[in-house]
Amino acid sequence: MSAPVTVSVDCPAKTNLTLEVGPSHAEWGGRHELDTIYCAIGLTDTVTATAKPAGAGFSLDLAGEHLGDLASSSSDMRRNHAVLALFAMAEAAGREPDVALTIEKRIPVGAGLAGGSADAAATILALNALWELDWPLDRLREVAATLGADMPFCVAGGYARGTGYGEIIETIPDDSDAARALREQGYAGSLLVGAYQAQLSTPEVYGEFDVVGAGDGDRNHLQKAAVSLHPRSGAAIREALAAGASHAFVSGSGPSVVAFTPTPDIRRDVIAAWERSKAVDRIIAAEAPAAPSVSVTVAR
Ligand SMILES: C[C@@](CO)(OP(=O)(O)O)[C@H](O)COP(=O)(O)OP(=O)(O)OC[C@H]1O[C@@H](n2ccc(N)nc2=O)[C@H](O)[C@@H]1O
Ligand SMILES: Nc1ncnc2c1ncn2[C@@H]1O[C@H](COP(=O)(O)OP(=O)(O)O)[C@@H](O)[C@H]1O
Repeated sequence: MSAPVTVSVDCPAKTNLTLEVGPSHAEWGGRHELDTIYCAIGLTDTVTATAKPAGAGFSLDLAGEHLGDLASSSSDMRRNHAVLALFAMAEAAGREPDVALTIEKRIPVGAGLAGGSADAAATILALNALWELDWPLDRLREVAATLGADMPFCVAGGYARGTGYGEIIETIPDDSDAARALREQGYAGSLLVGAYQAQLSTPEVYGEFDVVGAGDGDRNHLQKAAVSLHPRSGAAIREALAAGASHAFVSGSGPSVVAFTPTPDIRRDVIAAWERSKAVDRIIAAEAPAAPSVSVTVAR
């Protein structure tokens, strides 16, 4: 088969169905100990990697209507998480990063949905195909873990347990008792994401957690901190639960809110409640769980 010249990857956003936060560790760069259930949701970014002539270097093009702070001219493309993943893969594979990357962004930026990590994971998966490395998942996760806490999860999606600082991943197979239990608890199927123009800085939310701690009964220990920094997220949770959502919570470090809507009537009622209360800026429908998908275009 002739070599691939373009590989596109649709990579889902991530939420946390539980997020227990423990003490921070200096040897982890100040990151906190976590025990979390990750869940990939069917709200995706698309990363395309195209081979460039030897020595041509890399390029990055961004598209999308909601680019957050990526849109500003000061956003340094060499710090984009997809570009960091390109350089990490090039070093690991002993290759030159002569690749054109395009990112079609749909995942809100700085939202607690791991949009940057999804783009990095998509780049790793794309290069694994473009460069015909054919590395196994564990090898790809090793590269991802050098870039960020929730990147290893994003490489495969689905449901998974994360420990360490979030980088140690124990997949929860779809046919396992644990996955069945999550589905029975209502953590599957139709959901709504309440998104905001505003972003929250992940380090700032963890810092606020060190001050305020976790809220009583909150499955996401960062929720109280995120709501204290962005109160509208708290209003969105209350409105969604009152409208019948089976679960509504801040996604990771926030500010976005995820609401599971088990019936079309409840989905309609949550949308109406969020629109009436103006508790969110934008509403995105998705399904859970989800997984990345890779498509390869070869030379004609
Ligand atoms: C909070 C979570 C929950 O899944 O995701 P988001 O909601 O941001 O998507 C993750 O822990 C975010 O992971 P990620 O965004 O990759 O964090 P990193 O880049 O590794 O670290 C950014 C900063 O967040 C803080 N951090 C991150 C992870 C962790 N376990 N403890 C921390 O205290 C640290 O201040 C760290 O310097
Ligand atoms: N490809 C990318 N997509 C989104 N954010 C990115 C990307 N590359 C770098 N970033 C930066 O990472 C920060 C966190 O983005 P994101 O991963 O979307 O949020 P979160 O960590 O809350 O899930 C933002 O400030 C953004 O500027």
